[in-house]
Amino acid sequence: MEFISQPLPARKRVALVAHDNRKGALIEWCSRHRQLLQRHQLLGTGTTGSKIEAATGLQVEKLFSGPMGGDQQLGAKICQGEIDLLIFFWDPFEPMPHDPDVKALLRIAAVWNIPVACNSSSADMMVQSALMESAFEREVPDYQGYLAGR
Ligand SMILES: O=C(CO)COP(=O)(O)O
Repeated sequence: MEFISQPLPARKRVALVAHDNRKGALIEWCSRHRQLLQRHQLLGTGTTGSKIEAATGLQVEKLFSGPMGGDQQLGAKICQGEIDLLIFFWDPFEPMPHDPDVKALLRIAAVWNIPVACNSSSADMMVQSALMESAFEREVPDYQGYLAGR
């Protein structure tokens, strides 16, 4: 696979997702970083997005709920270059009925070189990076080159 550089703007598109047992932790994290998050564009799966909005007043574009396809919608947006960061507090203690979708989302984030945080400490480090609020070049697969070679 060949790679090309993709410019990212200073204002990031941040996907927020949490499984039910982790929603409280993500809401607490969003409350702590409310000022920073309001300078970026937020989107999330349905229930997570609604609960973050209700608890923090932040505006979140809400996709479908995870078990109903929300993880897959996020994966499609990553492929289309519409998400810059993924903050996904997944539950390490409970199996999910939509485990294949969760795995697919994490895989596609790896394919497209999206920074992923799975808990509050990784999310703290991610948003406190100097790259969070500056323009950034990310290496992504050269999809046109890939197609041309097939
Ligand atoms: O299940 C999810 C992610 O896999 C999250 O979905 P909800 O935000 O709708 O609970």
